[in-house]
Amino acid sequence: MAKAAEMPRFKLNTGQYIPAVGLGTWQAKPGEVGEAVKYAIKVGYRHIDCAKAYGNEKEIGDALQELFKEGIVTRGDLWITSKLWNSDQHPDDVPLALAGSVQDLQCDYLDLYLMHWPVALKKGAQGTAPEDFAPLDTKATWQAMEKCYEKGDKTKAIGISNFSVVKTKALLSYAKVVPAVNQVECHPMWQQKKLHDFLYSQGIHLTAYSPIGSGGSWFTKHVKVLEHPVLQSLAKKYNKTPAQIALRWNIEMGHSVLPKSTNPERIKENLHIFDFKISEEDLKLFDKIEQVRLLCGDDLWVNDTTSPYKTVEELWDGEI
Ligand SMILES: NC(=O)C1=CN([C@@H]2O[C@H](COP(=O)(O)OP(=O)(O)OC[C@H]3O[C@@H](n4cnc5c(N)ncnc54)[C@H](OP(=O)(O)O)[C@@H]3O)[C@@H](O)[C@H]2O)C=CC1
Ligand SMILES: CCCCCC/C=C/C=O
Repeated sequence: MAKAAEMPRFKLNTGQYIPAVGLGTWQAKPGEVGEAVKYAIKVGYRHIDCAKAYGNEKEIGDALQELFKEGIVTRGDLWITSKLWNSDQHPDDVPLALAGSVQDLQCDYLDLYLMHWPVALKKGAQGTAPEDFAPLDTKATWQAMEKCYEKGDKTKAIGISNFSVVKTKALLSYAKVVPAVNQVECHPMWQQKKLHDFLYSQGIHLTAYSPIGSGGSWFTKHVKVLEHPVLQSLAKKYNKTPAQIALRWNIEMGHSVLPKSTNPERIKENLHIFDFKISEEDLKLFDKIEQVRLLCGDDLWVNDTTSPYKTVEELWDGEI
């Protein structure tokens, strides 16, 4: 069993250390997510990735409270991330949404609060139809995030998610607080080399979402990352699973990872990636893997009337 003390961490530009592995909670079902969080923390996870949009923060909060009451961990042992949903991007709504996530998660404060997408929806919007969109003002939203950070009581760090190089550069042109993290899709079949180089040149940490290729949903491409021959053959060579190879590749790149599972065996499996290293020679095999973005966002955030993005290329500034 991995001990929490053994969990490697990456240093952020705030001076804090983010645990290298966090439990993903998107699409973790009601009635399952709380058990998954409790099990994960008991076997050594110290980082939970949450979001208001996932609709399960309250159940995660109940699970955290149980762990605190049982004395399994204290709040200070954990790293909790949540995300500002697109319908809360108006500057007046940002502190309220942050306070709402802290309240649901019952955790006093967040370690990291991310702007979930460079997309604005109307307050209270439930969907992603053209009539749900609001004008995008990333500068105003980021400035409201900065105020929350400066206040310091509800979040210890702020960051972004799903920002391309171009969008990150634009934000840096006015940011007083450099984002600590950009959380983006990243796995052996979508390696984000250009974004990685830019973020690390600016001292921004990359956290990898969908690090084992995602369970998928209607708007996610169903490409089987774990079946790729490079992962299959390295799994045999290192006596690991393809998922562990995929996760370890991200760790070798300097990225924290957020594998989602509600299955106890897989939760444990996804943590056991620190007793081996992929050799320099074997890392070169990843250079030849064909690249496919799984979560393109075109079904969600692209429309030719109200969205600022008329094409998927505009959403990702050509990084597609
Ligand atoms: N900022 C953003 O916009 C986004 C953030 N995220 C975050 O990243 C997390 C992870 O991404 P996600 O898209 O969920 O996908 P993952 O890459 O984590 O894949 C999750 C899927 O893989 C299965 N799985 C888990 N472990 C293994 C294993 N060892 N072997 C085989 N299959 C496995 C899971 O099923 P099972 O549960 O049955 O094990 C699930 O179906 C999210 O949960 C969320 O927290 C994700 C997408 C977007
Ligand atoms: C209402 C949920 C929409 C999810 C949009 C895509 C984000 C995925 C994970 O963060």
